[in-house]
Amino acid sequence: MIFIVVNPHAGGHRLERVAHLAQYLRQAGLHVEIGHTQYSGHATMLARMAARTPGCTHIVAAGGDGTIAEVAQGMAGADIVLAILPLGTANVLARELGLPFDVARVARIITAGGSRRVWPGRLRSSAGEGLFVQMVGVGFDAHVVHHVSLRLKRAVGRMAYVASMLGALRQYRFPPMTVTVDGAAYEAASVIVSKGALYAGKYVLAPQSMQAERLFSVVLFHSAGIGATVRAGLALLRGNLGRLRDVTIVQARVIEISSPAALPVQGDGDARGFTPVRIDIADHPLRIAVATDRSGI
Ligand SMILES: Nc1ncnc2c1ncn2[C@@H]1O[C@H](COP(=O)(O)OP(=O)(O)OP(=O)(O)O)[C@@H](O)[C@H]1O
Repeated sequence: MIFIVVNPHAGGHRLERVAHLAQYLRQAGLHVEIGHTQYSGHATMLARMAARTPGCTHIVAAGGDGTIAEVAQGMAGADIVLAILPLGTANVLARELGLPFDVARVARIITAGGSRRVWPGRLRSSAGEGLFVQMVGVGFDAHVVHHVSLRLKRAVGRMAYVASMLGALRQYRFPPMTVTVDGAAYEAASVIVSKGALYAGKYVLAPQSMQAERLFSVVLFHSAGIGATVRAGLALLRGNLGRLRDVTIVQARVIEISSPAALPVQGDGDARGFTPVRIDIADHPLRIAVATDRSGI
């Protein structure tokens, strides 16, 4: 049985793609069930229920990175493959793993049965504990996520983040934080802890993907203010963030972030409360459906 968890509010809207995927899978003789999320966090409940259903081999997350993270949480530790139908705004994990956006190819990957192992991150903040699959940000980018207009996001997709970023450049005061990276303390104005190399779609944040490792890339932004943030943004667009003198990139297993003021936190592009924060690797890896060399997809 294949269970498809659909976030009808994910950025891509193209819900007819879910019906097409179900059709392809049924034509291949598979039993398919579909559940639509009704509220934030519901994908975890649906995935947990599906994972307990005898005969369930795959759970498909039809949405963006936030939906994938919620599904991952619900199936944690189960011997089931997570497949991805990218329907989100940025779909960073799908790009990172080179997964297809084409529905027929997603169906072929599921029927071929191949998968690869990735290690999600675990985030603890004022909003509680949960998994993330791509990245966590504390400071400037989290402020942008906390203030993005959902109506605008639904209307214009990623441009809504640009609008929120322009507002943040004027409003955000860059309160300092202490980031403890495997025991070593750094002062920073902002930080992004990433499992992947990519950020906000296709932009290169970190030198390499850590998806297959029990490690994170920690990108520390030491300078505060508009000038430093614009410089970092331009370097991100050019893919050479690591060359900036006020940016440090290190690899780590456990990250703790504390600050005198409560600072905003985002995980996989969704607001996840405020500092203090602890980040480590999840207890269980995920198996993600991918094309293998032999499947010829
Ligand atoms: N029925 C719902 N109503 C409101 N929010 C929902 C509902 N279902 C899911 N959500 C929330 O929507 C959030 C955003 O979804 P998701 O990340 O899948 O899409 P996205 O933000 O457009 O894509 P991306 O993360 O790739 O940019 C999820 O974190 C989830 O909690």
